[in-house]
Amino acid sequence: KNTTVLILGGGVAGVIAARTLHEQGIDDFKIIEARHELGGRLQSFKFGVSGNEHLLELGANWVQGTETPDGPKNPIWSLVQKHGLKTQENDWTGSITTYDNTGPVDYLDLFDSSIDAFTNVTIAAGARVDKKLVDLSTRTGYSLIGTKPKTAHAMACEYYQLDWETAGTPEESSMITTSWAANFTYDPDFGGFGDDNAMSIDPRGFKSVLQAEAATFLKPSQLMLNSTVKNITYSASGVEVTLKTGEKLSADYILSTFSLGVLQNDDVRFHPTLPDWKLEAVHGMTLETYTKIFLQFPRKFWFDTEMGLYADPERGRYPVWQSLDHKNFFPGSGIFFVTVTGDYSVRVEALPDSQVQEEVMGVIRSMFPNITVPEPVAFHFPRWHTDPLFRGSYSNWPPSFFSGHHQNLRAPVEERLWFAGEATSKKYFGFLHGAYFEGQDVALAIAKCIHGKGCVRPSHVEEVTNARPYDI
Ligand SMILES: Cc1cc2nc3c(=O)[nH]c(=O)nc-3n(C[C@H](O)[C@H](O)[C@H](O)COP(=O)(O)OP(=O)(O)OC[C@H]3O[C@@H](n4cnc5c(N)ncnc54)[C@H](O)[C@@H]3O)c2cc1C
Repeated sequence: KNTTVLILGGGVAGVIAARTLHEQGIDDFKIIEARHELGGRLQSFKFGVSGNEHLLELGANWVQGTETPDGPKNPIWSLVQKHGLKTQENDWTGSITTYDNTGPVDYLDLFDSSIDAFTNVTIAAGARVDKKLVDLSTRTGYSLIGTKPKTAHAMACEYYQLDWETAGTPEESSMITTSWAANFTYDPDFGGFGDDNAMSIDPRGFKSVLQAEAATFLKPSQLMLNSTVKNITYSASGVEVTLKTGEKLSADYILSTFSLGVLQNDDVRFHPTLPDWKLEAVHGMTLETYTKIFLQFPRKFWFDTEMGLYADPERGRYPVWQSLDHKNFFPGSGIFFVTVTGDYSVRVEALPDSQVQEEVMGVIRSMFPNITVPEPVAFHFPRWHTDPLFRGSYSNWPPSFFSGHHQNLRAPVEERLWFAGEATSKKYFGFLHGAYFEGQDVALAIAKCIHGKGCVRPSHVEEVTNARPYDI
């Protein structure tokens, strides 16, 4: 065997799993990562014209929920503090200007109502959990509490509360788990960390916290960068990985931290094919896409608030704007960006940059009808959905995904092939801290196996069945 554990993927889950094995006295592992650096969906890039360049985040940007006195601390926030990352609190709800396709229009009353509506959905979801009622879509949840947005303004406000966070529509998102993901992250009354969103503005990039943490324990011989996995062979007696180069590596255990999208799209092949219970779980969860579209202008001409909300007649069309040319972020940068999600992200990824830029400029000109808007000097957006190393941005729990499915997403196969990542986190799917906790948890379970104390991660459910079967 080349090593005892092969950790596939060097994002948050992979690095924290490696650190946990090291803490458990196991140093016989290797991280295999396709990219040239550690970080995964923490990716920074230099943006802007020469002389006015800034390191921006293509992927995760915020520590969502930091800490409250005497409460639990977001473990990513602990890393940020340990490694001295520069962050800035980002005010999502108290510093926003609203627009539609006629220009600036004040619909902040609707915005405030949409915050209350989301809170009421979470309360209704909690009541369903207490009564052991089935899950519903968040759309059904909204309708049951009497919130039925009909105008472009109301839909934009709803989008900001829901889609901008889950990257999926209310129809696609589970009412119960969307609610608990928000509560367990943001609400100290439910064990959450607090309602701050600390945004990385560090010139080393957000990824630097993970790389600095890795530098505290990882030896060069434990890391293979620029190494893409193509095939995974597993059996009860061991595992083998084949890289794109043809090189083979064998081990006792594999920990796959690949994104759900990589598993769904057969970018890596398993031999034998994964069992049906695992495939149903992998394909039952959704990997959504969240796309930030960056523009730099010769000068700032837009709002002085941190955020802007644009209501287009088409829901989800270039809705959420954020100013980086703001005293709190990158003053003088001339940069602001717009975010699109879900199907709209998939759509823009299929278009040439020039067409997306033209559409975005059309929206900007309708938001600022009295200003002569100059052409941007720089324009960029990432294509997460089509990137074979990710195939999307983060997971969203659909209403058709049951707790048995989630148990199966986490469960190992043959006690040799283990899985962890943001998507396997029941409480914090989608978030950096979800990936952190899952990396830690699964590495503790693998360490117990290695130390001969039993492989204790919950086993899978062979078939996820209805409590009351359909009577047809
Ligand atoms: C645009 C965007 C915005 C986000 N915003 C936030 C935010 O503000 N706050 C927050 O908490 N979370 C945010 N997230 C989510 C967060 O980034 C993820 O939850 C987290 O980074 C996932 O970590 P992971 O270790 O599970 O997976 P990954 O980071 O995907 O790690 C898996 C690794 O596997 C590697 N890999 C894939 N295929 C192969 C292969 N065949 N061979 C070898 N290596 C391979 C990948 O390169 C990657 O490094 C955002 C994500 C995106 C994309």
